[in-house]
Amino acid sequence: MTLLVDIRHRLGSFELEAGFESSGRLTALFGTSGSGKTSLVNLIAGLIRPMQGRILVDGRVLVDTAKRIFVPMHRRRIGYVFQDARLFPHMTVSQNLRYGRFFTPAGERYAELDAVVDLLGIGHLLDRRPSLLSGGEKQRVAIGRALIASPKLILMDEPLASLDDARKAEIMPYIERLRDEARIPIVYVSHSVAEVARLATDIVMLAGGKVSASGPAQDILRRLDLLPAEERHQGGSLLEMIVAEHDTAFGMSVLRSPAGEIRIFGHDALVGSRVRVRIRANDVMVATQPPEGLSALNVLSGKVSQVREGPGMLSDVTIDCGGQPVIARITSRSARMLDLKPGQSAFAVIKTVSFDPDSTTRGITI
Ligand SMILES: Nc1ncnc2c1ncn2[C@@H]1O[C@H](COP(=O)(O)OP(=O)(O)OP(=O)(O)O)[C@@H](O)[C@H]1O
Repeated sequence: MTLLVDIRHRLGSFELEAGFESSGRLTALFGTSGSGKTSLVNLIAGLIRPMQGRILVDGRVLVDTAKRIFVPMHRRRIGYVFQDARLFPHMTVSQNLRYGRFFTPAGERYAELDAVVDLLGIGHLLDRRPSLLSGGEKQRVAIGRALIASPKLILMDEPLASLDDARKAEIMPYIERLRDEARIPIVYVSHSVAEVARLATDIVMLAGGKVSASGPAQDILRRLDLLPAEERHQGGSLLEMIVAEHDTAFGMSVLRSPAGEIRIFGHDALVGSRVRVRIRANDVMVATQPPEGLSALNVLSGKVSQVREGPGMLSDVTIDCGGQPVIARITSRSARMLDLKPGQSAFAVIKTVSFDPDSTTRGITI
C-alpha cells in the first residue's frame, strides 16, 4: 500500500502544506500539539476538503482538486479510530462491531468477525455494553469496529491518549498484532516518541503545518535535532537484534547483533526471533578503548560516523555498530577531550537498566 498526500489547506490562520509518500505498515504522524496532525488525518478521511492538492491510496485517487475529484468519506473505505472510543452506548459490543460492516458492500467484505474478535482478544466482552468496559477494552472494540468494515486503510488519532499507563501497556500488543498480522496499513497520530518508537515502521514529522521530515522510523528517530525540544531526551537509536538466549538465573535476555551482545531484563520473545530495541542517546556513553571493570553489561563496538554539536553544549556522537547507528549524547567537552572524529574506533556503553520495556518490541519486519 502506498499513501500519497500532497495538499495545501488553510484553517483560520493555520496553513497546512503537507507532502509525503509512505508505504509503511504503520506510518506515524508525529509532531507537537497544534502541528496539524489531526487536520491531516481529517483530510485523508474525507472530513475536510482541501483547498488544493491530491490524496491517493494505492493509486486510487481520493482527492485531486485539479481534476475536481473528491471521494466522499463513506466511499473511501477508511477506518477511523478516535482518541475516545465513540461506541454506541445502547448497543452491546457485538452489535457495535457488526455495525461496522453495515456500510461495506457485501462483495468487498474481507474481515471475518471471529478473526477480528480473536485478533483483539475481545471474545469475552461481546455481550457487554460499553459502560461496563475499561478504557482499554473500549478502544479495542473501537479498533474492531473499524476493522470489521474491511477498510483499505486505518486512521488512528492518538488512540491511547485518554488511557493511563497500565491500559496503554495492555492495548499496545494488540496494535502491534494489527500492524503485523492484519495487512491493513495504519496511519497513527501521536506526540509520544516512546509510542512512535515502539509502533511505527515509518514516520512523518509535522511542525507548524509542514512536513519537516519523513522516512523509515529508524532514520527519523536518530535525528535528535528534528525532535521537539521537550522530547529530545527520548530520541536515540532503534536497533534490530536477535534473541540469542534467555538467562533465567538472572532474569535477563541476551540480544545479539553483529556489533556485539546486549542484555535486557527478561523478554518473552522466542530465541531466534528478531526484536527492535530503542536506546536513548542520553543513556549511552562513549569509550575509545574497550572498557574494563565496568558494571554496565552492554558494550557495542563500532566506528564513529558523525559528531554533531547540539544545543546546550551537548554533542551527538553517532557510532556505526555493524551497520546500525547508535547515538550517544555526551557533553561537547567530553567529545573534545576524547577527540572524537569520523572513522575512529569507539565503543558504545549502555547500562542495562536503561532499557525501557515499553520500547522493546516484538520482532517486526521493517
Ligand atoms: N476549523 C478550524 N478553524 C481554525 N483553526 C483550526 C481549525 N481546526 C484546526 N485549527 C488550527 O489548526 C492548527 C492545527 O490543529 P490540529 O488539531 O490539526 O493539530 P494537532 O497537531 O492535531 O494538535 P493536537 O496534538 O493538540 O491534537 C491549530 O492551531 C488549530 O487551532
